[in-house]
Amino acid sequence: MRTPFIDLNAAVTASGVVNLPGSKSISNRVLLLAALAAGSTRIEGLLDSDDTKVMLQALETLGISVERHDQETVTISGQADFPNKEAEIFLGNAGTAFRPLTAALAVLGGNYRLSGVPRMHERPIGDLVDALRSMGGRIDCEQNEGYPPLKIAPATLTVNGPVKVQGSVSSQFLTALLLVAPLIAQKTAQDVVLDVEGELISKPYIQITLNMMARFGVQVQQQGWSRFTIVRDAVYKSPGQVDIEGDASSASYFMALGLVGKGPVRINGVGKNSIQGDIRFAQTIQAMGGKIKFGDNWLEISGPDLTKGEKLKAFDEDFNLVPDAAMTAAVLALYADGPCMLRNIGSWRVKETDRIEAMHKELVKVGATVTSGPDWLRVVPPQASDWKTADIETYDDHRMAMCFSLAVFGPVGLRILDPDCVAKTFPSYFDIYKTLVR
Ligand SMILES: O=C(O)C1=C[C@@H](OP(=O)(O)O)[C@@H](O)[C@H](O)C1
Ligand SMILES: C=C(OP(=O)(O)O)C(=O)O
Repeated sequence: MRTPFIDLNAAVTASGVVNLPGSKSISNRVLLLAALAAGSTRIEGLLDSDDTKVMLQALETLGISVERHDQETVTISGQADFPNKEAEIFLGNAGTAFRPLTAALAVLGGNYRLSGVPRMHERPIGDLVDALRSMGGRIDCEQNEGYPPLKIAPATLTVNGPVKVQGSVSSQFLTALLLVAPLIAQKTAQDVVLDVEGELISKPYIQITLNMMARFGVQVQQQGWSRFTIVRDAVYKSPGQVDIEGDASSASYFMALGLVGKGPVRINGVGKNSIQGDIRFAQTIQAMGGKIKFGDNWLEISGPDLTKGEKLKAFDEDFNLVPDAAMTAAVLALYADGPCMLRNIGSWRVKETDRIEAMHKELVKVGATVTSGPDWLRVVPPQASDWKTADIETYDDHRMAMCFSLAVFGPVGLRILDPDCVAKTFPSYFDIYKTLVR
């Protein structure tokens, strides 16, 4: 049974220490790479959440042996192929599982059906399906063209020149093709060239993909953000052990707490050496008035004293490089000294929910004046007397629940509906939150 709601009291301070769970983006890439690499890989610091559970279950269904040592430690015995050639696979709402597995199964061949929760069936995958079909991949969209559920059939792939992939809807399509490019190269005995069409969004996630491929022995030749080449003798080899760093998107909520709750909040698990793009969110926190100490693998944030009438500095920012952490900025705008503008966030519309619409509606409920467009959101913070308590809808979007837990540093508390939706990436979020906020 899911908890129907959680009541959060108005708060004045936040301080303490947080040990972050593992990065979702790194966890799901490493799980797939470990399954595809020669040799066994011990993975430490794995995220234990809905998104990684569906990936692990899928790999087991496909015949990969997974030894679970504890919740954050597994050993995967890699194979160059998936032993099970027929399977029905459910992937919830995990983009980082659905997109890469679609590519892997279309390339390795077999009879598969991939489905997810109803919202996953509204999230586009057509650009990836088109790219795979252009090489001979056999993929059918069962209900609506361009959307899951998908049926995959065995196929013989051929590569005639560069494979084109659209980059403007989700970077996960390019990530999926990059991850399977060494398999395509082996099957076709050809170099694989991926050409990005349109403006590539969410670029730092491609950097994570390239970084993880390199950990598994494959160097990708990169020409800017428009061409990626994987040579024909590229082959994945297990590095033996991979330690996964903490999740930088999850860190954004605690950076925000240190900022609005005066701090200090110490975050262990990501720091200045992080390979995740969302670590850049620290710059937004600083620009809004936060002070940050950076260690190799930790951060410590403190902020102004809002109880003395101080405000955060308003921002006008392009958030294309940090689409997930950007949601945290939208809620921090409630405490700013003027209107705040979030630009270039069009991908919000095709994520766990239409995040522009959801954020717009819920920020209005707490008293902000909000306007929005196809790829932007503008938030005018409430005057002290405009703050309202509200029942916050979360739209089965973990980030809506986590973001709105930050909206209690005004004069009123609020109620967050369906808080268990945080399980997608951060099941223990509210337990940790309660240890920090007073
Ligand atoms: O590749 C990844 O790990 C991700 C890429 C981003 O998606 P888009 O590329 O669709 O923006 C991000 O929002 C998502 O949470 C994780
Ligand atoms: C967009 C997200 O997830 P997904 O990996 O399913 O795209 C997210 O976690 O904010």
